[in-house]
Amino acid sequence: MHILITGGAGFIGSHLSIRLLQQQHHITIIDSLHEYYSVERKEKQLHQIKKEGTFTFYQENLLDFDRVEKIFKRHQFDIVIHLAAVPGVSYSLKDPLLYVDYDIKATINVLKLAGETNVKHVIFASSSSVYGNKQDQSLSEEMATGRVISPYAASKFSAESFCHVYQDLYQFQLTILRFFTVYGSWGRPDMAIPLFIDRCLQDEPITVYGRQSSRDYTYIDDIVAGIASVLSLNHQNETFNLGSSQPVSMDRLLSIIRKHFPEMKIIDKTTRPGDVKETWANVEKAHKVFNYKPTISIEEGIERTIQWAKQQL
Ligand SMILES: Nc1nc2c(ncn2[C@@H]2O[C@H](COP(=O)(O)OP(=O)(O)O[C@H]3O[C@H](CO)[C@@H](O)[C@H](O)[C@@H]3O)[C@@H](O)[C@H]2O)c(=O)[nH]1
Repeated sequence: MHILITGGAGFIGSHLSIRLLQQQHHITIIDSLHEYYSVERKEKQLHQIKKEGTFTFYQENLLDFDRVEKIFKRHQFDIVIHLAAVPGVSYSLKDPLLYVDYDIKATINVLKLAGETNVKHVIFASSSSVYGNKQDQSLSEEMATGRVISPYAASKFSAESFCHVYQDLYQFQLTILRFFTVYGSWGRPDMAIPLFIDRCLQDEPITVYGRQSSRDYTYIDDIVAGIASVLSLNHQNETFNLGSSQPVSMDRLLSIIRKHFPEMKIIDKTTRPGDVKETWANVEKAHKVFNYKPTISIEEGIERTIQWAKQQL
């Protein structure tokens, strides 16, 4: 079984690639090494993957249909895990068209090529942001309506719709996974947890945009376990939340980090446009269908992430 991972040099992609190589899977990675965040970081991640085994790597932009088509035709992948995207919520308000390109158009190219080359199973990485601004309730899969509040979320919701279009056209198996604020070692440097830890290690104050937010922070190992589980599923078209189902308020997150950095200084700012107030994953469906069970508490996950960050200094 040959698996293509798009965005394999990114945060989730590199962890997933390592896990799949450890499980003796045959993988190919396509990643443009986009400069949304440090290219050097992505090269380091590729280096980590190389330590686990052999794989083929293409530095290609998924928007370049002709070049990517050659790769699909050369390899005849069985499964495509499409993780590649421009990911930041807040930045999407500054440059929405970037997200139309990298999160919608690039996805259409992948779906079309998957269909044309008889890929059996497409797994698409979506986001909890597709639920928009909903409060005081756990979010189950059927609750996404398209009423979202950032161009990033609109792009992910639209990309999900294109997944359904191409699933219907080509009848490949489709799994849509909605990730909830993933963190851990090699975490994306624009996200809150890695940013806060990095600032604390540099002895600098952290800037907090909005104290009222709450997130279903999910440790990377739980997400990777969830993705690995869906490889062997046998349905036609399903969507699953992958989260921890344990929402954590910003104040609680800060107090957990403060235990490790008692000197932490905070600069409070107002909430940024585009950021939803809260996320809370209902993971019953994933639990029922593939026994998904998140195992890492926020305290444990933060501890591990800080250990990793210290080793990088
Ligand atoms: N990034 C960031 N977030 C901050 C900051 N201060 C406060 N926050 C708050 O910290 C929380 C977590 O922010 P992020 O780590 O950026 O994650 P996110 O907004 O939940 O978005 C991430 O998760 C989505 C899936 O649920 C992903 O789809 C998306 O790509 C993104 O990585 C949010 O409530 C955000 O408003 C800051 O300085 N930087």
